[in-house]
Amino acid sequence: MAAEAAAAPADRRIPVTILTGFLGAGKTTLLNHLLRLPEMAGAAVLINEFGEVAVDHHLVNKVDDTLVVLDSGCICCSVQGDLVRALKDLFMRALRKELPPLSRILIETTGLADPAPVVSTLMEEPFIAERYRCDGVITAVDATHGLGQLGEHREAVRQAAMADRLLLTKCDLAEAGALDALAQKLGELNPSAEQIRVQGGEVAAAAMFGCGLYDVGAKRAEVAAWLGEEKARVLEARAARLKPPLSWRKPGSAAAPAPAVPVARHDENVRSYVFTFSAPLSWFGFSDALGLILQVHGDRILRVKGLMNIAGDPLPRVVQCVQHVAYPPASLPAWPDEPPYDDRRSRLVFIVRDLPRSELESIFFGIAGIPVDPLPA
Ligand SMILES: Nc1nc2c(ncn2[C@@H]2O[C@H](COP(=O)(O)OP(=O)(O)OP(=O)(O)O)[C@@H](O)[C@H]2O)c(=O)[nH]1
Repeated sequence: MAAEAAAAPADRRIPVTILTGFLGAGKTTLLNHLLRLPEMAGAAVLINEFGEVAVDHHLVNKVDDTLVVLDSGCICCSVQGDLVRALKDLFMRALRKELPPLSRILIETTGLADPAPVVSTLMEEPFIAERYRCDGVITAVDATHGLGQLGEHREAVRQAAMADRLLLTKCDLAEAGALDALAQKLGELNPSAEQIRVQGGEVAAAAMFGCGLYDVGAKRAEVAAWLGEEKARVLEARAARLKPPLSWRKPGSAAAPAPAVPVARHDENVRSYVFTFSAPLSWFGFSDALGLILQVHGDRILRVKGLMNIAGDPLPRVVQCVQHVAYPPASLPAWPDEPPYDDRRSRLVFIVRDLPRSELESIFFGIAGIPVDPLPA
């Protein structure tokens, strides 16, 4: 038999890379670097964020129909709706030639996402599994905050344990000892994942792509258990979809199954607040207030990001913080012309744990005298 006839047929399904990692670990920074690489030509990018107002897609250097924002909540909770719909839609649009052929898909999850339902959906949902294949879970771990996050957040542990590759980000900011301690912890959680040290998001395409089919056997036993639970949920959701409505059923036939109980995937003490400011802000007044907030409440702040309208500056200023650290601000080239940002009001998203909104308000307004817009009724 000719060698080519004996070879396994090539897998023509579209590869999907899941880029995950805890809040602020540097996923968008990695994505922006990747978007400059030739290997990303023809790729669609799906972005998902935790918080009521999406910021990330304005920070990504890609503006076309193949950048999709998944905005029905955290991807691991809405996977059966949002993700499945988006992947079907992309496939059908490419088939109708409304989009160029899809070379690959890259999904940036929220920082609180559990990758298990995403992997499981790619492997078990028939329409998706026939057309797409999981080409790897790549987990960004912040070299400066990662060790603490792994100690405190089960989402961070799952993200690390499920990874095919671990990208240790922000290596420019971390001390050698801290990096080694993090590498050791990650080695215990996930001995088979290659660890790659990164700074400024500069990662080679080879580090991101070509992981091959998801290999549960190479991971710790819990990973198989998590995927098993998710598979059961995918099957249950599919059965519920296929079950005829009550009005179609014969009298006396079995009752419809109870609707699936939503899975509590997130720490219920983690909250997201959006602060909106109508008046342009003094940069010094605002950054002093934010600095005080980080100093006083940094241990309960997981992430802050926003686009700010600064008095005298025509461009939106991007503010980014992780726990008590504020990163250097940057500016976008223009205000987005789509809602909600087309009103050019400043919006700042906080993701916090065990921190009431009133504590933040009392610093912005009570101490710094910065008027915060009232919450919509
Ligand atoms: N110095 C330094 N800063 C970095 C590096 N990677 C990311 N940052 C900064 O860290 C902050 C958060 O980075 P993002 O890329 O937005 O993180 P993310 O994981 O996408 O954040 P979420 O989507 O909110 O979870 C930004 O201000 C980045 O500029 C790095 O390697 N070095």
